Amino acid sequence: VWAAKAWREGDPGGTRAGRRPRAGSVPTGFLDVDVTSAPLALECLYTPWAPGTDSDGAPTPQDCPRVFSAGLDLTEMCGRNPAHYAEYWKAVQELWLRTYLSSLVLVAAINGACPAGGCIIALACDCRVLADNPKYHIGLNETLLGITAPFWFKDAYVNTIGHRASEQALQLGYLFPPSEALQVGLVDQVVPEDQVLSTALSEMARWLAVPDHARQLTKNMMRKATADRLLRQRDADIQNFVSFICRDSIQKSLQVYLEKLRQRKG
Ligand SMILES: CCCCCCCCCCCC/C=C/CC(=O)SCCNC(=O)CCNC(=O)[C@H](O)C(C)(C)COP(=O)(O)OP(=O)(O)OC[C@H]1O[C@@H](n2cnc3c(N)ncnc32)[C@H](O)[C@@H]1OP(=O)(O)O
Repeated sequence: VWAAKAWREGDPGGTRAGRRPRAGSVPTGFLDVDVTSAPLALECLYTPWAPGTDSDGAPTPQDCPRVFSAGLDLTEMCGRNPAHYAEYWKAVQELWLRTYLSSLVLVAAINGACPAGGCIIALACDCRVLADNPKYHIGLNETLLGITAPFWFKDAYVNTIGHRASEQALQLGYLFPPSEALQVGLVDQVVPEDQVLSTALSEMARWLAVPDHARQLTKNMMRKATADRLLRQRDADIQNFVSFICRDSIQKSLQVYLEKLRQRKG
C-alpha cells in the first residue's frame, strides 16, 4: 500500500513500517501499524504481512513475494482468552477505520494472494492494482474457515462490487482470480507482475493531480456513512466478535483450517 506523503517525498520504499511489533502496534502479526500515534499511523504505512521475516524479525514482502497479505493472523484468534480477543479486534477495527478514513491517497499494489483481512485493507484504499497471476486470488473467504465476515467487511464489499455479487461471493467464500476480480470491480487494474508498482505510481499521480481539499472532502462524503456505522457500534462489534470466536465450534473450525494450511505446506 502506497501513501501519498511518501510518494511525494520520493521515498515510496520508505513507507514500509514492518518493524518488530511494539507496544501499541496492531497485534495482528500481519499489519504492523502503530495505532497510538494517530497522525503518523498511515504516513509510516505498512507492508501487509506475508509469511517470512527480515533480519529484525520484521515481515518482508521479498521473503514471500506471492503474498500481499494472508489476512488476519489466525493464531491471534485461536486458543487465547476473551480479553486478548477483545484487544485484538479493537486493533483490527482501528486499523481499518484509519485506513478507510485516511485523507491520504492510498493505492494498493497487490502483488500476491489477498484473502479476507488482506482484501479488506485493499478495499479501504482508493484504488487497487493487481498483478496478473492466476494464483493471486482476492476476496472474503471467511465462510470457508467456518467464520462469518463482520458487517463492516460486508459493507465495504457491497460498496465496491454491489449487493448481489457480494451476497454470492460472501456465502461461497469465493476468492476471485485476477480477471474475475477486474470484471466484478473488486480491483481497478490487472497488469503484468513487473508493472504493478509503476502502474500504482501512475494511479497515484492521477489521484494527486486533483486539488487535495476537494478530493478529501469528497472521499469523506462517500465513506462517512459506512465508517459511522461501525463507529456507532464498536463496542457491540467487539462483544459479538469475542462471543463468536470463543464458541467451541468456531475454535474447532479455525484449528482445523490452520492445521490444513500447515499440512498443505508440508
Ligand atoms: C450470528 C453471529 C454473528 C456474529 C458475527 C461476529 C463476527 C466475527 C467474525 C470473525 C471474523 C474474523 C475475520 C477474519 C478475517 C481473516 O483475515 S481470516 C484469515 C483468512 N486468511 C486465509 O484464509 C489465508 C490462508 N492462507 C493461505 O491461503 C496461504 O497461506 C497463502 C495463499 C496466503 C500463502 O500461501 P503460501 O505462500 O504457500 O504460504 P503457506 O505455506 O500456506 O503459509 C506459510 C505459513 O503461514 C501460515 N499462515 C498462512 N495464513 C495464515 C493466517 N491467516 N494466519 C496465521 N497463519 C497463517 C501457514 O499456516 C504457514 O505456517 P507454518 O509456517 O507452517 O507455521
